[in-house]
Amino acid sequence: MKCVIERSRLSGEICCPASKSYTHRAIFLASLADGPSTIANVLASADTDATVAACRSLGAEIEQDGDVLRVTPRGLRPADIDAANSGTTIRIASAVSALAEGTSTLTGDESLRRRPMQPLLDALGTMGARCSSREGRPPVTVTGRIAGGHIDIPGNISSQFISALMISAPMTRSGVTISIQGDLVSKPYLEATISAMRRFGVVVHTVIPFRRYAVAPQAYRPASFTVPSDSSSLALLLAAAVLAGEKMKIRVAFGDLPQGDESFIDILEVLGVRVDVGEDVISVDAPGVLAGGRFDLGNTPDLLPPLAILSARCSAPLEIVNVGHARFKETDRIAVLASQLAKAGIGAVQGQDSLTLTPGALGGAHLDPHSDHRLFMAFCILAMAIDDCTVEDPESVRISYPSFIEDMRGLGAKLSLT
Ligand SMILES: O=C(O)C1=C[C@@H](OP(=O)(O)O)[C@@H](O)[C@H](O)C1
Ligand SMILES: C=C(OP(=O)(O)O)C(=O)O
Repeated sequence: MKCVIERSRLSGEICCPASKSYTHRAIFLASLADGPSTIANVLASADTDATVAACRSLGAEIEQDGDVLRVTPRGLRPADIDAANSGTTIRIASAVSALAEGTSTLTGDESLRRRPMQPLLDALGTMGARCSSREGRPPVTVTGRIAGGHIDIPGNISSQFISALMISAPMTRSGVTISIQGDLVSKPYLEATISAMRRFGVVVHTVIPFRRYAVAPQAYRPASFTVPSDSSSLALLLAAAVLAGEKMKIRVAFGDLPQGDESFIDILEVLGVRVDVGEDVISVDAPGVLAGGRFDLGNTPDLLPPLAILSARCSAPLEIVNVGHARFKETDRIAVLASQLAKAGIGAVQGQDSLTLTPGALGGAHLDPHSDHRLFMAFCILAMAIDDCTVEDPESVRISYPSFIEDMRGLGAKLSLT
């Protein structure tokens, strides 16, 4: 199936989806607590479904009532887990399964089976687990249980390895100290993990920020947790408002949990967009032509798709740097963006960890996101500003934003599926 998109003007109000990252964290942490927890405003998506299934397999009882989950831990056990397309799920589930006596197997779909796991498995091995993989990638096996101790782990591939180790750390007999080698990518996600752990009663000692942490043995306490809006999905909606919006308002509920992708607002302002941030609603006033510039996405790799498509409206090149870890997502996002945006008339030059986009004569194109949900949504939004485009893989929105197509149509987007 593919999506046919015509030039569109979007107006009206839209509600930003709930955070996928915080939904994952809350379900795993609640599954480790010493009593029942309630999680409200959960994101319902294929990725978060994978986490619910994983935690049920690992021993938690999870009941759903609309967008509220009630999670009751029933004792950790080894499990056979299929994390489908979700990197966050397989990384955190691998570390949690290492807390159980016995062997768990963890796999995923074709995309997930290409994604790196070895640094996490090596760290679990240092703490007493026996792990195996297929050339450092899923399917993996993890035989617990880990006792804790000191681990060294590289920070240049994924912050999810460190988040996973941190989440399992307080449940070990001796606790864990983590030493991160080199510069950590995607730092805000580690802050999200530490904040979520605090909500479930566990304190992480930051020895040196983003370099060294200590987690003493502790018990997770039951919590009543409300998931905030998703700042990565917000970035896509803001890009839509800039490229195709007329009078578009985005309703949000962020609360006080940290999310790095909120920095997309700062990026838009550097590009010349005025962003009005109210208590619970955001709108933009965008000029017809944006400035260009150089943007470091080392902390916020999921901003690559929404930022890249703004190049269509820039008067000067858009240079995106320090984003090599975007090559390890559902797809190699640097390579796919370079090849597909070029079809639409945007000059694209990729470096190992960078992408430079130069606006050109835009034209309709057939765009292939290679089943990457963030790329599909970004290409659809770009297409609303170009006209006469088709985009493959509309079903990929199920991963993080299942109602995306309906929501866009509700704002006036001319999208049809064939
Ligand atoms: O911890 C998380 O929730 C995530 C961390 C990031 O991955 P990396 O840390 O691998 O960059 C991000 O790309 C992903 O969408 C979600
Ligand atoms: C890469 C992403 O998530 P994950 O790593 O959980 O697959 C994403 O949502 O863009």
